[in-house]
Amino acid sequence: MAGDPAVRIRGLRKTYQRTPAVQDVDLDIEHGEIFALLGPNGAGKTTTIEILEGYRDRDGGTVSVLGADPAKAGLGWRRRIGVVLQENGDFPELTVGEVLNHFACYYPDARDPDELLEAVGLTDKRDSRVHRLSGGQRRRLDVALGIIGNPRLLFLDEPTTGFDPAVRRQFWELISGLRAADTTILLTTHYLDEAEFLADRVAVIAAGKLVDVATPRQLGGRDREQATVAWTDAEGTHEVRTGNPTRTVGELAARYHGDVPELSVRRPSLEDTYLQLIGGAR
Ligand SMILES: Nc1ncnc2c1ncn2[C@@H]1O[C@H](COP(=O)(O)OP(=O)(O)OP(=O)(O)O)[C@@H](O)[C@H]1O
Repeated sequence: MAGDPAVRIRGLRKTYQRTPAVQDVDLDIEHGEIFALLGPNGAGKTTTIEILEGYRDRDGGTVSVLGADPAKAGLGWRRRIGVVLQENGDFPELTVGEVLNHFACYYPDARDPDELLEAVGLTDKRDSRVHRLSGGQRRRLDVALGIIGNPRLLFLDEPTTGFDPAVRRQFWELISGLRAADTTILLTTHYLDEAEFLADRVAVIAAGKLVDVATPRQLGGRDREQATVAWTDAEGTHEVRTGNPTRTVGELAARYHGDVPELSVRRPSLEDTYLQLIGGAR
């Protein structure tokens, strides 16, 4: 429905045998947003995502994804969704080009396989068999398959695990490009720098419960935390906690007549805040 968010979750619950994996989660994800789900191993991220993808049943609550209940939605809905799972199917004997051409046939509005190869940096691997790809190259093929149908909503479950730093950067650029095309993206990641670079908003989930939802800058009240100004002189290292680091640095510059020795200004990183949030939840 017009005006509805891309994803609406209310009171979501899932229990495996006796293990409560997701407990009363409420969440909205807006159209065109890149949203990161963060949480420790076993927090319930994959369970939540698989329920949204229609691959897993829920025990309670309501879920709407692109206006439909994933438990009942049909093929037309599935064609508007792109999925990159933690582990994907195997096609060892096919070449990269063959796999992409094959999957392109499933979608009415598929992306051009050659352009897609270029976008994920696999053009020179078009004729390589899939089982000859490195781990990072295989992951890029997974991402290419996730976006080949021009999805309105893309799920990425730990997309850059095993990527080297340069390939991770390339991948981030690729995902940022999808944002420009107005694709809604829900990703899980254990890399806080990835969430900070990509996500408009992040949610922290721990032991199946939502702990906080905010922009990366505002998570856990991080933007209101005091800064620590530190410097080192002949007497040793000094630290001052302050709400106005600019003024403190100005005062120090006057005191030292210019250069403040080994000056640093630090605010809590996203990782500091995240660890605090999940520590509290435990
Ligand atoms: N098929 C299953 N049967 C029984 N328990 C399961 C099943 N799948 C997940 N669980 C349990 O549910 C909880 C949540 O698991 P889930 O895979 O959703 O976590 P996650 O946040 O995605 O973890 P990770 O970061 O390690 O991928 C865990 O305690 C896990 O052991």
